[in-house]
Amino acid sequence: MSTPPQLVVHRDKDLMAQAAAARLITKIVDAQASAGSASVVLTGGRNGNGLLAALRDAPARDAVDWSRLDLWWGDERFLPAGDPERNETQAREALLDAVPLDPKRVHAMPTSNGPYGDDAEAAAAAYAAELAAAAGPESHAGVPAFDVLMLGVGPDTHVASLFPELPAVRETERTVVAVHGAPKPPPTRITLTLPAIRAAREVWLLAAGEDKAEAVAITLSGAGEVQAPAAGAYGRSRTLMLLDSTAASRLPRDLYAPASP
Ligand SMILES: O=C(O)[C@H](O)[C@@H](O)[C@H](O)[C@H](O)COP(=O)(O)O
Repeated sequence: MSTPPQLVVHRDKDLMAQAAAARLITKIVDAQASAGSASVVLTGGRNGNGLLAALRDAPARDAVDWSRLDLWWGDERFLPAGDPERNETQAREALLDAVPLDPKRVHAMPTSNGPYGDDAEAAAAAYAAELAAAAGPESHAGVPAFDVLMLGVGPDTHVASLFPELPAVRETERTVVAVHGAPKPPPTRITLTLPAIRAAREVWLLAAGEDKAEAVAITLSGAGEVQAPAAGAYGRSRTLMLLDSTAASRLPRDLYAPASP
């Protein structure tokens, strides 16, 4: 059974992104100090990319040893390499191209014009195999023991490309699946499943903006994971909801103490 998420509410989306970036720097530095490397799962979308851009501009950015960081993705829009709508493209623009990562440790999800062509199922299976090959003794569910897995929360409570009531959110065995007919364009995607997400040590849910207030309230209301996938996204040791005040505006005020006035 999951422990309830810890809520951290910041004044606005920019401060939330900056505070989350500082939190991520500390998390990575601590993991590298204790285990020699760190493993982080990125998310797409405005909040996910906003955090990466804040990390790029953070004064403490280079406290991270970028050469000892493994980056994975929680989901990807199944598009050709370099397509501006790919989460990978946007992450490279926001941060990745500005820091000295080891290219072998940047694990992008397959493109729709790569080795698997337009076969999203084959591409998903290949990413699952890559995750399994990287899993170690502390792993669960056939994926690496991610230190932090980040997820933007959609206005319909989707996370990654797990949309309410669609088949992918019901997956209990596979770690990566293809998604067709996604309500958020583009329709074809590749996504980690809830078993893979829940193998992470920490899951950080990111939500900022008025358009997320209802989704945040539903997620914390006890809704089921098929109806509200964000409710099924929790970490093995910690789950954080990193919000701005507008995204928290539908929550009872006694549920959290604002982190920044
Ligand atoms: O491929 C994607 O679109 C993202 O991975 C998706 O899960 C995103 O994180 C949410 O839709 C929130 O997006 P915003 O932060 O832009 O609202």
